[in-house]
Formats: sequence, C-alpha cells, structure tokens
Amino acid sequence: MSQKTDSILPNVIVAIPAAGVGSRMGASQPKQYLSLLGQTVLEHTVNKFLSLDCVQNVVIAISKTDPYFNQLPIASHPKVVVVDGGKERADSVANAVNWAKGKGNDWILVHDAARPCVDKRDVLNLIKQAQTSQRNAILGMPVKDTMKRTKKHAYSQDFIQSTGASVAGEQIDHTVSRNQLWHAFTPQCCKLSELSSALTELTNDKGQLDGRVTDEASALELCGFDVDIIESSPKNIKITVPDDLLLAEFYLKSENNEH
Ligand SMILES: Nc1ccn([C@@H]2O[C@H](COP(=O)(O)OP(=O)(O)OP(=O)(O)O)[C@@H](O)[C@H]2O)c(=O)n1
Ligand SMILES: C[C@](O)(CO)[C@H](O)COP(=O)(O)O
Repeated sequence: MSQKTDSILPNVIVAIPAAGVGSRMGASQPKQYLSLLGQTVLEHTVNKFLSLDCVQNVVIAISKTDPYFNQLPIASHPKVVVVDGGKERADSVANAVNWAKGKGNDWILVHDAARPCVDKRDVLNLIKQAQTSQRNAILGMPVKDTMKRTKKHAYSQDFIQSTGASVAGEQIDHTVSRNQLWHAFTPQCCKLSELSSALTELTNDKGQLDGRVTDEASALELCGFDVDIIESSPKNIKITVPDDLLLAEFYLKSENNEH
C-alpha cells in the first residue's frame, strides 16, 4: 500500500548498502537474507521505502557474488536498481551515490539493509526536516546509559597472573558525559552533491576511502558540511547479532498489529 506523502517532499533516491557478510551474526548466510515473518530482512527494509511516493529509486548495493538477491520479488521491481557492493560499507554507498548522480535528485537517503524496523513516519519527518532546513540530517537516539571509556591496553599478563582470576572485559578508564552524545542510525538524508564531493575528497589515489568514514554523516563532517541528527524510534535497531533478530521480529509484528 503506497504511503501518500506531503506535496512538499522532494523526490529522493534511497541507497541501501546490502553487501555485508554479517560476520557478527555468525549465520550460514548474510544477515540481510535471514528470514523474519516469512520475508528476508532486506525485503522488509526495501519494501518500506518502495511504499513511499517520494522515493524515485531504491539503489541496492549487493556483493558481486551475491547468489540470493535475484531470487527475491523486489529484484524485478521497476524502482529497484542494483549496484556492486564494495569492500567496506562506505565503498558500497559510494557506488550507489555514483549511480544516483545526474538523475535530477538533490537528496539521497542512505539506509542500512540491516535496519528493517525503521518507522516510515520517522523517514518522512527526516526528509521534511532536511528539505525545510536545506541541511543534511540523520536519524538517531540520545544515549540513555552511563558511558565508559576503557583503557587502551588489555589486562597485563602480570595483572592476570596476580589475580589468578580469568578476567573478562576491559578496564574502565573514565566516565564519558552523555550530554550531546547520540547513537547514529539510518536513514541518513544527504545533499547528493555534498555527499558525493565528500566521498571523493576522502578517497585516496589508490581508490581507498578514509577508514574514519563509518557512516555518511562522518564523511560530511570531515569535509565541513552541516549535519543534524533527529530522534528516531528506538525500534530502528541494526540487526547485528542473533538476539537482534528476536527483537526485530517483535517490532515488525507490532507494526503489523498497528496497521
Ligand atoms: N562492505 C559492506 C559492508 C556492509 N554493508 C552493509 O552495511 C550495513 C551495515 O553494516 P553492518 O551492520 O556492519 O553489516 P555487516 O558488515 O554485514 O556486519 P558485520 O560487521 O557483522 O560483518 C549492512 O546492511 C551491510 O549489508 C555493505 O553494503 N557493504
Ligand atoms: C551506519 C551505521 O548504521 C550508523 O550507526 C553503522 O555505522 C553501520 O554499521 P557498521 O558496523 O559501522 O558498518
């Protein structure tokens, strides 16, 4: 069912990095292809954006050796475009950005395939805010727990031997103030021209992207572009480890009950 959006919303291109291997999930296949309520994680994510009228294309970056994608119904959707994934997430995003350039869109939303529980209302609010402010904007959530910075070095052998106990974890160095500390989520709504020039600027002469670029906002920040962060539903989790699947299934079920 398509979701009518306000007329002020610009047409956007959505980039979905979906070329990861999901090593922390430890599953037999990449986590974006694991099943939740009868559909893959990737399908849940992509279908959310295909249901928005303001989405012109969904550009999905998949591994060059991906044997799963073409078996999915979304592979034949007219709005879906496929590009090659890269070594890192940022490389996959850069390939999607390169496809998006010259298509007449000012805005690109980048959203992890591994975040199927994103609330469409949060997505529309994000686009509306970016369009109104003419500034890049991402979804996120203020930190709620006390945050600790641990010591650089692991326990010394002397320390372990002196305690005799098998110590786990790391040594706390200090507490970090959680004021102005947020979790960055996706989508990240970026001016295509600014994200494109930032990724280009942060790519060296060997074609390698700066390792500090773990999300689109970090690339924009490093190149001096403005980025805002607005609060998202905490349901917008990134499926990373097995327990996340249980939570994602619960959230998706609750979505189905809402509609
Ligand atoms: N080279 C890569 C690495 C990651 N991703 C995508 O970026 C998103 C967020 O990355 P992450 O959660 O780290 O996924 P993985 O890299 O697959 O997970 P892991 O780090 O556990 O291997 C995922 O949708 C993943 O598919 C990608 O498109 N290309
Ligand atoms: C982009 C991101 O979702 C922001 O929190 C996150 O960085 C992606 O996960 P990764 O493990 O850093 O690739």
